[in-house]
Amino acid sequence: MKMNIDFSKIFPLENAPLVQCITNEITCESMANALLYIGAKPIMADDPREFSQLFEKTSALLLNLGHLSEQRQESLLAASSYATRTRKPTVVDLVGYGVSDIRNQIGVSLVETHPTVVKGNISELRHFCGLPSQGRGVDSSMWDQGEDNLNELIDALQEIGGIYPATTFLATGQKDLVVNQKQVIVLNNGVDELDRFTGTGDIVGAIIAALLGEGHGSTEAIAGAVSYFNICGEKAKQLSFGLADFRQQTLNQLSLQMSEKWYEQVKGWEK
Ligand SMILES: Nc1ncnc2c1ncn2[C@@H]1O[C@H](COP(=O)(O)OP(=O)(O)OP(=O)(O)O)[C@@H](O)[C@H]1O
Ligand SMILES: Cc1ncsc1CCO
Ligand SMILES: [Mg+2]
Repeated sequence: MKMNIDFSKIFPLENAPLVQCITNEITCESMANALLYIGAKPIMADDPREFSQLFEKTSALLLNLGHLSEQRQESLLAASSYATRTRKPTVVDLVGYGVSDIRNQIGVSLVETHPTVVKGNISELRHFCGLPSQGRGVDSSMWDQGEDNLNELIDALQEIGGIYPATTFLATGQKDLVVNQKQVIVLNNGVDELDRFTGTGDIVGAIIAALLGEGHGSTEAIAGAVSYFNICGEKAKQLSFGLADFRQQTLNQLSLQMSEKWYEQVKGWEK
């Protein structure tokens, strides 16, 4: 079935949403710049002493589990409880879910606050659903992405969606799955190289938060962010030579594709 989303209305952003990111230092700078390139405003603030004042100003929150420490744990949990109290649109990125018990516990605590979006790559979300997963570290495995595995994950996410009716789940990979209680969407843009520079999933999480902050609903924000980012990757592949160049071109396209008819290249369907 055709997706009922008007992708042409997503860019340009009109409100320059301010997105608070509590994230990892590996990809933090790429994420902040990606937000600026799409017309949003980043603030990478993780000191809980600021939260009461900061939450009055922000449009959305991104919580990324990528690089844990005791201090980051405290920031993530404090921010998620502020988000509940202030009804802030929130994206939780379960980076590395399955690596360790402590990471899993923190991930579950964040999901239990019923954030707007919970995302991860397909292997991370298979772990989260209690399915066998071949993911290694923060990277997913193609072994988890066969047709049967994807259908198994969709079923598991729909079941978990019953416990978290306010949350939409996104599992990224060659195909991306968007699942909540009412809808299942499969997205099919992108190129293999997007799995070969670090932070692509992290950036997609931040763009989703920006689109939520702009006022889009969760499936629209997710499908818009994933499709736009992946179409930037498709264009980058045509223009680049080598992975470092591909990375630069993908980021560059974030500010450029919105002036083109990128939305005519969206591939995906509602199940
Ligand atoms: N093989 C692929 N073909 C097409 N698109 C892909 C492929 N791999 C990843 N992508 C796209 O790249 C983006 C990031 O997905 P990925 O699953 O690699 O995230 P991730 O593992 O969380 O990344 P990171 O942890 O490095 O931030 C998504 O938009 C996804 O659709
Ligand atoms: C490589 C890496 N390690 C922890 S977070 C991160 C960036 C991808 O999320
Ligand atoms: Mg990730």
